[in-house]
Amino acid sequence: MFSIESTSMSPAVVSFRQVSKSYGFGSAAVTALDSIDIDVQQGEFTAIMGPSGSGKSTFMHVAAGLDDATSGGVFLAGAPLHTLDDTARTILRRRNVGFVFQSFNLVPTLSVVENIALPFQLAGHSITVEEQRWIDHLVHVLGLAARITHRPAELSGGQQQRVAIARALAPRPAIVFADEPTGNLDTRSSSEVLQLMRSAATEYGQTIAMVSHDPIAASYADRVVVLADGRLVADHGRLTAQQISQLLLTAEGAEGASA
Ligand SMILES: Nc1ncnc2c1ncn2[C@@H]1O[C@H](COP(=O)(O)OP(=O)(O)OP(=O)(O)O)[C@@H](O)[C@H]1O
Repeated sequence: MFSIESTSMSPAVVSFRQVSKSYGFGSAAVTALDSIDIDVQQGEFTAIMGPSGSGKSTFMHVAAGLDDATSGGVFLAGAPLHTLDDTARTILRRRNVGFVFQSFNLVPTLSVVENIALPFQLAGHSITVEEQRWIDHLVHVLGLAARITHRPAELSGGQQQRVAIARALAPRPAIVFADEPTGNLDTRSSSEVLQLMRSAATEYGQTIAMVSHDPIAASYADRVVVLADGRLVADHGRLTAQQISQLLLTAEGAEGASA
C-alpha cells in the first residue's frame, strides 16, 4: 500500500504518487495515466514525450491542477492537490504555475507589456518595484524592448511566443508548463525559444515541464521522460536528438506490443 504523504527529502515542485487517471466508465473507460510515480525537482527542465494518445496532455493537466486524478497523490509546490477543491486549486495554480501554449494565447487587444502584466492583474496584485525590475529585465533579455506597445497581431510568431514566455516567467512561478511551445514556429524561432527556456532553467532556476513531439526540442531539456499507454516507460538525463528519436521508436514499439 502506498502512502500519499509527500515523502521526498528535497522539496520537489511536482510529485506524483501512484497517479492514475481514467476517462469514461465501464467498457468505454480509457486509462490515460496508469500508476505514475515521478518527482520534478526545482530548476529542472523536463521534456515529456510519447506517442499520440500516450497521456502527455493529461499528465500536464493533472500536474497543473487543471484536471483531477482518479486515484493517487498529486503534489504541486508541496500542496496536496488531490485534497483541494476547485477554488483552492485555482488559487494555488495562479500563485505557482505559468503556461506557454503552442498557439501563444496572448490577449489580442492588449499590448505586449499589458499581456506580460496580466498574471498580476488576474491575481489582483499590484506590481512592486522589484517585480517591475524583473519584468523590465525579461523584456530586455527576450528582445522585446522595442515592441512593448505593440499588439500581438503586429508581431511575428517567434516574438509572440517570447511574449508568452515573458508572461509565464514574470510572476516567478514554481513551474512553467509548456505545451508544444515550438509547434507553430519555424526552425530559427524554435531554437531561439528553446534557448530562452534553457537559459531560464540554468540562469534563474526556473522549473519547466515541456510537452513535445520534437526530439530536437527535447534535446534542450535536462531530463527526458517518455509515456506510452499512460505509463512512464523511460526517464533519462540529457540526451541528443538522435538518442531521443531512438527512445521514441522503442516507446512506440512498446505501445504497439501492448495494444
Ligand atoms: N476528455 C477526454 N475524454 C475521454 N478520453 C480522453 C479525454 N482526454 C484524453 N482522453 C484519452 O486519454 C488518452 C490520453 O490522451 P492525451 O490527450 O493525454 O494524450 P497525448 O499524449 O497528449 O496525445 P497527443 O500527443 O495526441 O496530444 C487518449 O486515449 C485520449 O483519447
